[in-house]
Amino acid sequence: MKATIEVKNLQQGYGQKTVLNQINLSLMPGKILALIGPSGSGKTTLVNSIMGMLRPRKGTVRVLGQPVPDRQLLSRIGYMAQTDALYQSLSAQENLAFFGALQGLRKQQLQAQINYAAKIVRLNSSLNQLVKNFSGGMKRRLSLAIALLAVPDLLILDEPTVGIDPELRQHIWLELHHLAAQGKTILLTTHVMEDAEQADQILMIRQGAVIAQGKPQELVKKYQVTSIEEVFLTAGRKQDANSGND
Ligand SMILES: Nc1ncnc2c1ncn2[C@@H]1O[C@H](COP(=O)(O)OP(=O)(O)OP(=O)(O)O)[C@@H](O)[C@H]1O
Repeated sequence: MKATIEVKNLQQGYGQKTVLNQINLSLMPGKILALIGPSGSGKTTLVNSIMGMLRPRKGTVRVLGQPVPDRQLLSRIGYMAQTDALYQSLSAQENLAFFGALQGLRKQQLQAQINYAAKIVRLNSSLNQLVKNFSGGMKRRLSLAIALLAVPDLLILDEPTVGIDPELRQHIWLELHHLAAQGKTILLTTHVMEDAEQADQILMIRQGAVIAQGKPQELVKKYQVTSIEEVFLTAGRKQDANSGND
């Protein structure tokens, strides 16, 4: 079986600045990867490289078997950005219909898919409200619903659980596991350690480099700690010691 995402020796940056170095990652179909790291560590840059929005400076990125950038791949990827790109003066229903049409959903499927996605994020009773009257968390949920609309082969979610209460988060995780069981591949970025613990695989980046990578239980065992948060802290201290930082 071919990996859905295959990143080899990726280096990425902006202008003179190198943001990511020597990133290697392989994610198989039906698996969920959590990408964690402090603010500014390069998570969004890695996501944008996988989406093909940034051309690799060095190394290669392949998604669904194709080297990126590749515009045609975009129709097979459901993407939820960190900042909500929603039409404020339209209702949730109208936003979903607009983005669903953009994703190529046909009229007959569109309403069924809108109902499916709205139900997952529990917005089905708010579909007719204008987005400008939504709370921050409701906007996040609507963005997630848009990413889920076309049930793509690959879902890329940049901080999907920000502003989402614990009960709904559990509900969303159930659906993500359900989608993975159907063979969909999911990559998400998060600052929430409980989210990372739910993933099949974790990639920890700090200062643009991978500091730890593997299954949550294996990482906890390897670092002889009791939580993913402690793995992160221990791996970060090791990185500092190796680079001569305090
Ligand atoms: N378009 C850009 N031009 C120049 N520098 C950028 C650009 N985008 C990001 N950076 C820089 O690259 C580094 C990594 O940013 P990135 O957004 O990938 O981090 P992140 O881990 O996603 O952070 P956060 O958790 O805060 O979203 C930061 O130092 C940031 O300032």
